[in-house]
Amino acid sequence: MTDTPGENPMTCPVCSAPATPPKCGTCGRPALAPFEGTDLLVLDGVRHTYGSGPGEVHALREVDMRVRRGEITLIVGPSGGGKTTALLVMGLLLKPTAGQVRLAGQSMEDASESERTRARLLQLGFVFQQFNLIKSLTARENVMVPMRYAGVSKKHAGERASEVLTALGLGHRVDHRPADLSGGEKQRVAVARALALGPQVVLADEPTANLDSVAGQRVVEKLAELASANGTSVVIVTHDTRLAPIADRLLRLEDGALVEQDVSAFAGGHP
Ligand SMILES: Nc1ncnc2c1ncn2[C@@H]1O[C@H](COP(=O)(O)OP(=O)(O)OP(=O)(O)O)[C@@H](O)[C@H]1O
Repeated sequence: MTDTPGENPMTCPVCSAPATPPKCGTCGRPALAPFEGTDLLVLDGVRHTYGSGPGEVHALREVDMRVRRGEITLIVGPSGGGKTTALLVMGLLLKPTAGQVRLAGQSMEDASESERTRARLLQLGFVFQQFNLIKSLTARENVMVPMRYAGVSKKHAGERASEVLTALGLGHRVDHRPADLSGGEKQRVAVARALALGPQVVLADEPTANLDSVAGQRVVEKLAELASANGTSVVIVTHDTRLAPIADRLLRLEDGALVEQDVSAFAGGHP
């Protein structure tokens, strides 16, 4: 995988300045060549098998999937159906046994580990069930971590963190540490961290599992709202079919096979 320098400057997702690869001259965020296509993340014929011989498990069987720009996709299905495995493959955390993964038009097949790490940092955002915040850091500092890691200046990272936290309704909590935040607030900090660098796709693994239904609904609605305002796609793995009304697409993974379902059939929240 290589970044071909684009001729046209893109708008920096962190500080909104015009940015030309290799990086934004204003805040320091690495700038990627613009991708004009619709299918931000593509899985083609993806299979994944754990183990071998009599103990082998076919977690994904010939999965084809397209994550389109700005869409919210929900992946549901029974326990053991392959949802986490699919999310790990989409997040470039697991190389599938067979098949292709393409992120913003780039095949990941021959990408080196450092190219995958860079793509994860700049092009993908992650939200986990357990929030995964650093306890000793404030909300703002937590959101700044990936930006600082990517090379964004401290000043711009701080400003951007405050901006995203405020957009998520946490403007009055930026200096609080995780221990002083509610579960829903912690998850909104995690959402802010996932969105701060302007990823193309956010991958969320059971983001409402540790929240009550009202807090969970609010977090996911906010995530969907901010993501679609920026053309960011969101993929949510969940058991919580009450989230179906915010989704553009509902996919069901059962025994490693993916089937598209009608979102409206779940509008009432029944599995
Ligand atoms: N590291 C592993 N080694 C061996 N088998 C695994 C491993 N991880 C998952 N599996 C198996 O792969 C299949 C798919 O698991 P996966 O965790 O992707 O399902 P899931 O739909 O996310 O389940 P859940 O809803 O319970 O989290 C299951 O049969 C599981 O036991």
